[in-house]
Amino acid sequence: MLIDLIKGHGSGNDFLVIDEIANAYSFSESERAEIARLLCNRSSDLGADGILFIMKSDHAEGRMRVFNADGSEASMCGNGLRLVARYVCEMLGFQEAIIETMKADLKVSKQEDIFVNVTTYQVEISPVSFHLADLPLNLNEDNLLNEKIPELSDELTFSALAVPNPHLISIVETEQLKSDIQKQISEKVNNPNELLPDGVNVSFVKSLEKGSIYVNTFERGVGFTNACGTAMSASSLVTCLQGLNEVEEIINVYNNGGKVQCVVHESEENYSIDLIGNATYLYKAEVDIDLGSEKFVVSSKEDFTEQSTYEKLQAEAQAYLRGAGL
Ligand SMILES: N[C@H](CCC[C@H](N)C(=O)O)C(=O)O
Repeated sequence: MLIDLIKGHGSGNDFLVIDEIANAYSFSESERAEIARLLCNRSSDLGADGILFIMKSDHAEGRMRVFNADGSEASMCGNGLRLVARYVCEMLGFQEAIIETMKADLKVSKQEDIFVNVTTYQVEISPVSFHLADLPLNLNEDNLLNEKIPELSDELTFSALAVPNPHLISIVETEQLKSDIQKQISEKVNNPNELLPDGVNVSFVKSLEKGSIYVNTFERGVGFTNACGTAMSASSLVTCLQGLNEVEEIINVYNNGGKVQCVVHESEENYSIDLIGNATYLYKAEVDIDLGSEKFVVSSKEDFTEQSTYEKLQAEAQAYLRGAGL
């Protein structure tokens, strides 16, 4: 089957974007997972953290379905939603839109460049739940905020929330970031286990200064990525709950792929987060896939010219992190 796609990234978290609105593709559920596993494979001619299927919605400007590199479908993807927002807004000539996702219809909008000539979008991260059943995380508690999970660590404390995909977040110090404790915990809870039977995205967060954090995430269904949008948003919220940052204020969130900004909103104990950051295109390609043989050929490929500008943002973010000892 011939598929046209765009490869892009949000803060270095890279995706293959497939437009099912303009193209008459009709993928079965199993084909969506197989396509994700095949095209996201980093040893192939493509490689990515996941696939974003852009589909018609019967009530919004577009619909996003996100599949991790292992073929598992997630309910939400913050960095990916910025790419979908850009694609749909540019297709319609709109500055803002509503995108249907698995659990919610989310507001997206074009924003002023977060860095010179870096195309920037804002996406709504919502709904937010602290109920452990919504991850699910099997503990005899209704929620977990800055508490220990002895089964995972005798030193770290964790917060658990669904935005709505599941996140386990620990605010740590530099030495814990540089150890392999995050890898050990992440692999434990993303292999068959009773604590988190559906797996979870695991983030280590370091508070750098007021309004500035660093987030490193091991993503469910992928592994360590340059950045995870929902994780950075959830982490920003946790730092507000722990008094390190303020709601309604911009939080600069640094990561291995660059930097985004988050603004946490609270109304009557309900939270949502605005995630603002780049939506950068790398190339467009046509691929000829034979799912039967699990093979594909890239029949054409054409680069965009945006990445060199994005790399200036990334260099500035990395200089800041070096100054912070990371
Ligand atoms: N791995 C995530 C989905 C992708 C989320 C991430 N790429 C983002 O930007 O939010 C999960 O299984 O919940």
